[in-house]
Amino acid sequence: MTLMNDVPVAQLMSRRVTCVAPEESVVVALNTLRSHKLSCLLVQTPAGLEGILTERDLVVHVDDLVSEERLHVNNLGVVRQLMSSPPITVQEDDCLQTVLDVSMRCGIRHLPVVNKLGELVGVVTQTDLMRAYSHILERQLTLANDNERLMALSLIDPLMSIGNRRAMEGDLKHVQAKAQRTQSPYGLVLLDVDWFKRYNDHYGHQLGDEALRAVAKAISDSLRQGDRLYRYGGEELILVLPDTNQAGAFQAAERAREAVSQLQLEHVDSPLGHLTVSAGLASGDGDWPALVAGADAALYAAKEKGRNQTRAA
Ligand SMILES: Nc1nc2c(ncn2[C@@H]2O[C@H](COP(=O)(O)OP(=O)(O)OP(=O)(O)O)[C@@H](O)[C@H]2O)c(=O)[nH]1
Repeated sequence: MTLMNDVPVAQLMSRRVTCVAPEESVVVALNTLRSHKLSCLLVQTPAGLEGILTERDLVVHVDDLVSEERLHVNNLGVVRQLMSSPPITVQEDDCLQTVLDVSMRCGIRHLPVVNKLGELVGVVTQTDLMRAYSHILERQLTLANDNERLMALSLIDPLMSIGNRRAMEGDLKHVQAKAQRTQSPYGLVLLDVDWFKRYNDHYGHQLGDEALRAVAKAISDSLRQGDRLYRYGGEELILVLPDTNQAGAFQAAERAREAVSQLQLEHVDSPLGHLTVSAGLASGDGDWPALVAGADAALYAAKEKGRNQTRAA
């Protein structure tokens, strides 16, 4: 990521500098500024950089003349009388941050840039600096947004478009911590598609994927607000139910099981004739791996007892 300290001013400055002699007349300087569409002139002598003449210097000068009632082209004087001197310069390898600080602190809009030998190599304006600054900010914002999007994507299961196991683990840490703090139980429900190997074998893997998507959607749609569904692995899903006791978890599990059953997705190799899920649940305020183990044992019992049913640990 580009930072303000990484950008040397040499990359931002204009190398097109126009110089005048200090003894040059202000009228000539004005004409030079106008014809070259410049906002400043560097004042140089054979001995080196002596000053800078900006639009602002001219405005102040003309204003002085007007108030003294001696505004006439012949009275505009010479550049030396108007220029800011000595000029505040920056080094060509100074970074954007440093140069912006100088410009802001001193209220200077034009900064001559010199090399290590003190020779004039360019001029940088506050506009150049602000443009570079906003460009960096924009890039940093885009990168931050991209990172956030990638982070969110890394937590989503691409097939079912629900949270994956990693997301579940992150979420469960918070749910468990809250349950232990408030001493109120939370519920976990493991749901497993019945006879799914047979489904894949009969209808093919692609239709198997479509069925899994439909199952995930039906269960998601059956959820109460605040409850969350994750893909636990393979054709197994898990419901995380904050602030839920065993009776509440049983209701949620049954709603989910019913929702899948009501899809009436044909499954000719299932004794039930359509796609179903079995559910095992556990609730409490203990550590989540223990609750998952309890729900898993209950799921096993539901399978043993004939599938398409809910059992509690
Ligand atoms: N199409 C598809 N199949 C999957 C996916 N993940 C897991 N499976 C399949 O799901 C099947 C699960 O089979 P088993 O664990 O034997 O369970 P089952 O056939 O559903 O039987 P019971 O759970 O005992 O009712 C396996 O054939 C896996 O290949 C997936 O993302 N897409």
